[in-house]
Amino acid sequence: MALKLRDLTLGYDRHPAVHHLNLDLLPGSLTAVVGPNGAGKSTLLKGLIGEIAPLEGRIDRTARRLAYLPQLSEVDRSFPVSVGAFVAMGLWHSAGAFGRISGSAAAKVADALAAVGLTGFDRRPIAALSGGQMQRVMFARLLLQDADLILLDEPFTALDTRTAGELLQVVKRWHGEGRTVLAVLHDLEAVRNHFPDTLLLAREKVAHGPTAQVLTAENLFRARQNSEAFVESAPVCDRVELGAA
Ligand SMILES: Nc1ncnc2c1ncn2[C@@H]1O[C@H](COP(=O)(O)OP(=O)(O)OP(=O)(O)O)[C@@H](O)[C@H]1O
Repeated sequence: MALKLRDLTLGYDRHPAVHHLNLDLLPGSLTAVVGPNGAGKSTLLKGLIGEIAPLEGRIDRTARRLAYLPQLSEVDRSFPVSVGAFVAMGLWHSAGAFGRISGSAAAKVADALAAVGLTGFDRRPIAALSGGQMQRVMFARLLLQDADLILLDEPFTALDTRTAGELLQVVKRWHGEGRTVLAVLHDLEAVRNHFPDTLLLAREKVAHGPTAQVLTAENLFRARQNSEAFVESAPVCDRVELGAA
């Protein structure tokens, strides 16, 4: 397994947002994470990268290297850094935090920018980019991270059709290279068309498996019901059972 979650509970200030999650992700799988607003999707990714510690349970991963794309709205674009320097941060695993950007690194940055359609943007400050251009830059940095487990939080939200389509091709390329990808998405049609597996989350796992078997009307109804039944102030072990509402 690339990733094994056992009885994982994640939350904030002891209030759980994701309850008792068991999940096995096969190496090389391409999985969408879907669910209503507040279902715990972003929380799950934050738990997987270690930004928040589990309240209960375990995360086991065999992946050597992890890469994470936060929601675009969470990225601070006021920081005075050029596109080239920002993308080069993806090479820290090989250069070290204070390593200089060598000639070969500069070539890798140029290749990554070309792969996302931003050739010639390397000297621009990131503050001078549109939202869609910034998302392309974030993908260029991910390309250089060379990760075997890639976590994406709403990678195509607020992008025009062309940008979303081109970045989807990058995701498919990672899948073709055997990397494990887990992406939070809201567009169920895109999920049905492009993601072989889906995790439907509504504070708990509603279903996980082949997308067509997960995204049934019944499962989507259960997800909505479970999400509405959730009590925001519930203590850690006061579990809201699926179907109990
Ligand atoms: N930093 C935080 N502090 C306290 N509670 C939080 C924090 N971040 C999220 N939450 C709460 O945790 C729950 C799950 O939020 P999360 O952002 O993981 O949901 P989501 O499924 O990603 O939602 P959306 O689709 O709206 O992005 C929500 O009730 C939210 O209010």
